[in-house]
Amino acid sequence: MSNAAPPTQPQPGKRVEVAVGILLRGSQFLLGTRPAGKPYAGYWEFPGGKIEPGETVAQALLREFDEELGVAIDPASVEIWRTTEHDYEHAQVRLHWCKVRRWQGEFQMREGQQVAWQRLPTTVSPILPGAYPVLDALAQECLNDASTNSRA
Ligand SMILES: Nc1nc2c([nH]c(=O)n2[C@@H]2O[C@H](COP(=O)(O)OP(=O)(O)OP(=O)(O)O)[C@@H](O)[C@H]2O)c(=O)[nH]1
Repeated sequence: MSNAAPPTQPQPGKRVEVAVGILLRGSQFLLGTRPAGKPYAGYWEFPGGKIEPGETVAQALLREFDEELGVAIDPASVEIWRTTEHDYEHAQVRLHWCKVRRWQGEFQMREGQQVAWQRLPTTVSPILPGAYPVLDALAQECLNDASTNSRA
């Protein structure tokens, strides 16, 4: 048995898998602040968290939304949308972004976080660096929708 302490620095090449939910209400999406005690505490992020061993992305998302916000996501409404990667000083993460359109329950900020419904451009800051590519992708999607509608 090894007495080695767990690594405090990210191991090169080892990515942490994360499930992230883009909760959609019309053209709005929900952001929340990172709780005290975590890296980047106070930064705004999409709700979600690390995928535990043996979990699927959707299972992790359901668990995280229950733990953080006390709401029950309808699994049939989870659309696994895209994957991005980001390298932080504390971790190298692979983010599995899911659109979520249906859930049940009232929001309870179980980790003392703030939440805000946002539309583009966002009005909260600072936002977690790893979330920017997806904000850009959402903006691109809005532009595409607008141009399709204007041609209809
Ligand atoms: N939830 C969430 N995490 C994100 C986003 N963007 C992004 O880079 N991340 C990164 O993904 C990782 C998520 O891990 P976490 O620490 O929040 O996960 P967790 O809730 O399972 O934490 P725990 O280890 O305290 O149980 C962090 O490194 C965080 O910086 C985002 O928009 N939402």
